[in-house]
Amino acid sequence: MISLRGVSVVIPAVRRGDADRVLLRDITLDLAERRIALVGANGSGKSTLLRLLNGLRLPTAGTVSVDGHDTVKEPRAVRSRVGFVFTDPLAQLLMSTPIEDVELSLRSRIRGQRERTRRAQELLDERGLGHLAHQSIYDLSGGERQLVALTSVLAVEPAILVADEPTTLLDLRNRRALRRTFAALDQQLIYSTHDLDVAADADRVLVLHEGRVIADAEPAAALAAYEEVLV
Ligand SMILES: Nc1ncnc2c1ncn2[C@@H]1O[C@H](COP(=O)(O)OP(=O)(O)OP(=O)(O)O)[C@@H](O)[C@H]1O
Repeated sequence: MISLRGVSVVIPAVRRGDADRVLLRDITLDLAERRIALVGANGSGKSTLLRLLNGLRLPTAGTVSVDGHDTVKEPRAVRSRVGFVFTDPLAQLLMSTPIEDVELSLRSRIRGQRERTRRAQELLDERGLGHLAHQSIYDLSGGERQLVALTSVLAVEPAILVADEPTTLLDLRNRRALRRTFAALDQQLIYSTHDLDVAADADRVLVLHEGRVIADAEPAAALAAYEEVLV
């Protein structure tokens, strides 16, 4: 389980006389449900909160732990448990083709090159991406890249998947496919979204507003609170 205790993220002022920038304020949460969604206006702190969960960002105050492993003191233990999918897949795809990228993910799990290639192709096939295996990453559509990035992250079977606005680049068909994939995942899933239907798929929805959690409930109640804040 991921636990946050009294977590704040503050960016010190660059110029003398300016105020420090508080991105998250004093957040305490235990994230135990299987599907947890984060919603909130642009700039409310969703990405900042998600990045804390696998140690991509460290808290200025308070602690974040994953199954008891502190993100500051034990970053490797944390990263091996928590996979992260970025909004922009180019931020995370390291190789020039999908098959190479998935193979890279599998490197620590499968030693033989031939077996690794076979498994990478199998994983891409399972997501309907097999025909794109050898195409340049730069010649894929944004949505295809997003799905390749997800395949690479899931290849190592992290216990928890964190996804920052995973449906943003997807068309209707791929969004439906992704929602089905998410529904069938064994992993715990924590994601941010601006799509209220996708948020409603969760067991629990957190509403962020100006760096605070202002509602934390099942989808209907949380989304009603969110609409109130937006109005
Ligand atoms: N390193 C940084 N220095 C200064 N400000 C930052 C830094 N990182 C993020 N911010 C600011 O913190 C606020 C929260 O950013 P964050 O990316 O967490 O928002 P978000 O809720 O994910 O927004 P969106 O829905 O637009 O993706 C924004 O106003 C952003 O400009």
